[in-house]
Amino acid sequence: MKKTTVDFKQMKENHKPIVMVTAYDAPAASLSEAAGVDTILVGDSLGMVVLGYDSTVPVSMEDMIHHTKAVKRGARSTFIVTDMPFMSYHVSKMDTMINARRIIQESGADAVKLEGNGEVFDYTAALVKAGVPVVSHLGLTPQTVGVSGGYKVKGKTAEEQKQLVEDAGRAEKAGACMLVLECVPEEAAKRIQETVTIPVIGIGAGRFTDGQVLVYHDIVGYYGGHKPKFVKQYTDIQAPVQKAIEEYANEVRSHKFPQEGHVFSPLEKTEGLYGGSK
Ligand SMILES: Nc1nc(=O)c2c([nH]1)NC[C@@H]1CN(c3ccc(C(=O)N[C@@H](CCC(=O)O)C(=O)O)cc3)CN21
Ligand SMILES: CC(C)C(=O)C(=O)O
Ligand SMILES: [Mg+2]
Repeated sequence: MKKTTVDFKQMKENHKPIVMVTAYDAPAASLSEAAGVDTILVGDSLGMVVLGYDSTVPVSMEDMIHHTKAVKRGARSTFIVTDMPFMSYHVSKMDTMINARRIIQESGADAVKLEGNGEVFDYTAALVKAGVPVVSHLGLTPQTVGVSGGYKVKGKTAEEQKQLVEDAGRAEKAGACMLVLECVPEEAAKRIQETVTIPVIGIGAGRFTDGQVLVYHDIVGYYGGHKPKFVKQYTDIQAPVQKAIEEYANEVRSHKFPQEGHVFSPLEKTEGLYGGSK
């Protein structure tokens, strides 16, 4: 059964860790659902991980819709959160509502995730009022890397920590159903986890959050880019995949592939190219 926002809140209350993983396509979604994760995030990290951009900034609404639809087809029974891409929730409240509608109604996501504070909380409140579940994303917010000057840990100073705790409270007050906290010191994450009643999902936020999220390709070792300190890679599929492609290439070049078992028999014996019986 697909979980609901109420289930996630209960998991927090019952101290049951919430497992979130990103997925960008149907097979990754299907494997994640089969593995029994609680929720899937169609993160705008897909821009870096599968589209080859060097940040999440170029990711478009069309990209997020396209990938959300694929994830939905692969995981029909899992709660799907989709990132609203850069500049899709900043221009105006109306623009935000229209873009969220496309992600929820057109693509089939169960919730949208919005990075940042300030006005974003007003838009969050408007979305929630309209019935759209919203996940808030605080701490390191990759979409604003252009103004913050890099992927840095947030909440290292007392002042930054105070701001984070306040913002977490504002996110809750705006009606967010969950909070993703990225790259903050463990003590700050713990304080926030204790302060708000909504589930806090950490990435690089230590051991005391209500759940964890990691990027699918980081878990399985299928991303060649920078590996942040908080990543634990559970397997490495890059090397065996490359080896398989090399073997295939070698076998084509040395006429070892295809062999008899991969070849169709003459047409008169199989009664047509597709083996039909007409
Ligand atoms: N593959 C992948 N995994 C991710 O977790 C991820 C993405 N891509 N793309 C979108 C954002 C960007 N993320 C990042 C990227 C880099 C750092 C990073 O370099 N962090 C430094 C900390 C620097 C400091 O100490 O202030 C690190 O060493 O981990 C962190 C998060 C997390 N997200
Ligand atoms: C890293 C997670 C939280 C995210 O926002 C993404 O994958 O885009
Ligand atoms: Mg994101």
